[in-house]
Amino acid sequence: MRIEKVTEKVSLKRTIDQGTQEQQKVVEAIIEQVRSEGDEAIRFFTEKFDGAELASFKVTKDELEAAYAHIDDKVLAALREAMGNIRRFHERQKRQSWLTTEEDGTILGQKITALDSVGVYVPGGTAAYPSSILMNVIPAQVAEVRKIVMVSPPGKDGTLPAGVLVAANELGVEHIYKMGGAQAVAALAYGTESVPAVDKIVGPGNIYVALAKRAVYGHVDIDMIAGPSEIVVLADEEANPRYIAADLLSQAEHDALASAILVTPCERLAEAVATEVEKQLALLPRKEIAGASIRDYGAIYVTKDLEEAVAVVNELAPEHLEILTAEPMQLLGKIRHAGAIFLGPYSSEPVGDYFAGPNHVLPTNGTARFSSPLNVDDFTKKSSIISYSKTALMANAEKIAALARLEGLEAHARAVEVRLK
Ligand SMILES: NC(=O)c1ccc[n+]([C@@H]2O[C@H](COP(=O)([O-])OP(=O)(O)OC[C@H]3O[C@@H](n4cnc5c(N)ncnc54)[C@H](O)[C@@H]3O)[C@@H](O)[C@H]2O)c1
Ligand SMILES: N[C@H](CO)Cc1c[nH]c[nH+]1
Ligand SMILES: [Zn+2]
Repeated sequence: MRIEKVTEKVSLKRTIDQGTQEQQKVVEAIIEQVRSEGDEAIRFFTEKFDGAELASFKVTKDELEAAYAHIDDKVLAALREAMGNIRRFHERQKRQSWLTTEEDGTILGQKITALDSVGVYVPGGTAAYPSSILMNVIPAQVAEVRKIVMVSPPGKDGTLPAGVLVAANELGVEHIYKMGGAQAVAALAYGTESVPAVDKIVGPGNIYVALAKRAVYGHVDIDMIAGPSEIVVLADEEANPRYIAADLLSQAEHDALASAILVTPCERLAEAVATEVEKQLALLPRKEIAGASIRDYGAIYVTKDLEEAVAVVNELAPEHLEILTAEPMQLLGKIRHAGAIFLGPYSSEPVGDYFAGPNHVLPTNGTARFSSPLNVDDFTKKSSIISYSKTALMANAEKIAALARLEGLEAHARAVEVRLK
C-alpha cells in the first residue's frame, strides 16, 4: 500500500467519476426507450444487461415465501435484530409538525407530510445488498411514506437473491420488481404498464444508476449520488494494525473504485498496516476487487502530528471515518466533515453497515462537506402555515404594502390594503 508523507504537494482530492460521454449517451438512450416503449423496453434491457428473460417483473408472494427456505435461522434472527436497531435510531429523527400562536392571534407553523411514493433502488451486480433494503426502506416507513416500490436487477435465472427477498418481505414491501440499472430508474421516474411512477428515487448503484438518477432529477426527486465506498482511518501509535488493515479492506472489497485510506502521525504504524493489508488481502475471496481498490485508491498518509492528521481528514471529508486513537472522544469535536464517525477499537465500520442503527447510505466523494446520511427528513416535505387575525393584519398592513412597493409590485400591496376598507 502506498505510503506518503503529507506535504503541501500531496493532492488529497480524488477524481469524481462523472461517467464517460459514452455512458451518458447509453443512459439517455435507455431512458428514452423506457419512456416510449414501457415494459417492452425493460424486457429488452433486462435480457441485454442481466441476461434474464422475464415474462413479468413483479415478485410474487410465492417467490417471497420460497426465499425463506434458503435463509438460515440465525441470519434471519440477526436481520430482525438489525431491523429493530435501525428502526429505533430513525424513530428519533422523526419531526413533529408545530404551530405557535401569538397574542394578536397570529398562528404560524410547519406541517410535515410524508412523500406519497418512493422508489428504492437495491443494487445487484457483483453482490446482493439486503442491508441496503433496511437502510432505505426503514426511514421511509418511519416517515410514513404511503407507497414504497423496490427494484433490483435479477440474476440470469430471472430471480432475486433470497436475502433480498426475505429482507423486503420482513419489512412488508409489497411492490418489488426485478429490474436494474438505468432502465429501472427510468421505470420508477416515468412509470410503465407494470411499474408505478414514484415521486422520489433513493438507493445506491453503479455509474449507470447514478447517471440515470441525475438525468431524471427534476422530474422526480433523488436522495443523493452515492459513489463508491470510502473509509478513512485516523490512528495514532496506540492502534492495532490488524484491526486497521481489516477495516480498510472491508470497504475496498465493495468496488475496484472504492477508497481506503489511513492517516497517522506514526510511521511505525504506517509500515505495519501496509504489511498487514497485503497479508490479509491475499486471503480474501474478493481479493481481485479489493486489491484493485487498494492499488489505485488506497493510501497511507503520514502527518507530522495528530493535528495535521485531523486537517487531512477534514479535507478528505470521507464517507466513513474511524478514529482509533488513545482518546477518540477528544478528537470528535475537531472533525468537521465525515458521513459517519466510528469511535474506538470496537466500532469497526461493518458494525454501522449492518447493525448499529445509523444509516449506511452516506455522502461520498467529499460531499460530507455539505450533506448528511440518508434520514427520515429525506422522505418528508414541509409546508409552512400562516394564519393572520384581523388585528394582526391591521397592525402590519402598512409595512407589508411598503415592502411590496419597494419591489414595484402594486398588486401585492393592494391585496393587503383591500382588507383594511
Ligand atoms: N453507498 C452505499 O450505501 C452502497 C451500498 C451498497 C452498494 N453500493 C455500491 O453500489 C454499486 C453496485 O453496483 P453493481 O454494478 O454491483 O450493481 P447495480 O445494481 O448498481 O448495477 C447493475 C445494473 O447495471 C446495469 N449495467 C451494467 N453494465 C451496463 C452497461 N454496460 N450498460 C448499461 N447498463 C449496464 C445493468 O442494467 C445492471 O442491471 C457498487 O459500486 C457498490 O459499492 C453502495
Ligand atoms: N459500506 C457500504 C456503504 O458505503 C454499505 C454496505 C452494504 N453492505 C455492506 N456495506
Ligand atoms: Zn460496506
